[in-house]
Amino acid sequence: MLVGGRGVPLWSRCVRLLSPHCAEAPSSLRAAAAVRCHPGRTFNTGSCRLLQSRGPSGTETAIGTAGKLVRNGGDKKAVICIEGNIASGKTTCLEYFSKTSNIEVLTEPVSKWRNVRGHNPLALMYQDPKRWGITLQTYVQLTMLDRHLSSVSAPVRMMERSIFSAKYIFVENLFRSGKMPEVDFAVLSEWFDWITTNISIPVDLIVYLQTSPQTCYERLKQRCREEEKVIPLEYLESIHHLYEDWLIKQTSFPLPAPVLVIPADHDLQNMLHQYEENRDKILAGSCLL
Ligand SMILES: Nc1ncnc2c1ncn2[C@@H]1O[C@H](COP(=O)(O)OP(=O)(O)O)[C@@H](O)[C@H]1O
Ligand SMILES: Cc1cn([C@H]2C[C@H](O)[C@@H](COP(=O)(O)O)O2)c(=O)[nH]c1=O
Repeated sequence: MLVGGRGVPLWSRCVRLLSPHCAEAPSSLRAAAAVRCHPGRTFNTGSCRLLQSRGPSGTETAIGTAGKLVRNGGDKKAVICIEGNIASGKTTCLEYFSKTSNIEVLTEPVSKWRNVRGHNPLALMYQDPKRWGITLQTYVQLTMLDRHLSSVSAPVRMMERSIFSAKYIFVENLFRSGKMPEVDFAVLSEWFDWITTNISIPVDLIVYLQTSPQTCYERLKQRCREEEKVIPLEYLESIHHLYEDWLIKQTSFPLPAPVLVIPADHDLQNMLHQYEENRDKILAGSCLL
């Protein structure tokens, strides 16, 4: 199916690009400005460095003109987030692109979510989401923020998911399904709002690996991650609908970047072929609009 956003070229039979509903597309490569979908959050990152510091994971930050914390040098790099349901093939896609020079690949910090100082918040969340959902999601939010702010070593960064999908998909799913108390949701939302208001998190392109929940269910079982053995098909269906509302229908939450949709139900060989066919479009992410 070919669907294009406003004035957006349609490139191929199987891939489509959707524009975010906000008027301006962020492009940390094209200009030294990080423009956000949220009203009143536009600022220039290129003109002023008032304060600099180095944090964990080699994070180098500065305060921009609008008083927002920005990653140093981040305005010159392209950031592409690979989004999709659990076991949709994101890691496999990133592995493929990791063989390309000039691309830095950041996979999700799942190993941290499975082991923080000897504890496994991912397993705890699946065992008892009402009790441990906030624990996992607080840690996911922190580790995702750390990923976004870490120093970029190549002109293009490809990363698995984002702080946005952690909130708009997973926190939202826990809350809507009645598995997260309202107070936990409120606290997480306050944290998320504070972070996105005060810290620049530029994303230039979202690549959405669009799968059916059934495909993910089969791949999930094949992958056989211990913590995920309890996941029913219905859970993947809920995640799928949240992704579709956010990235396809664009009716739920703001988009931080344009969306390139790649149908991803195909076998591995076919998917690798699609990635190769669309390599230039993906890597030209920030120059597309
Ligand atoms: N196109 C595909 N066809 C069949 N199996 C796949 C395909 N892509 C990935 N897989 C397998 O499905 C499982 C989940 O893939 P993975 O890349 O880890 O997904 P994600 O990172 O989105 O959770 C893995 O076992 C992987 O080898
Ligand atoms: C971002 C995020 C992830 N999770 C869970 C969902 C899965 O069990 C793993 C991630 O695995 P995937 O193969 O990369 O999809 O973590 C979560 O519970 N909450 C989150 O915010």
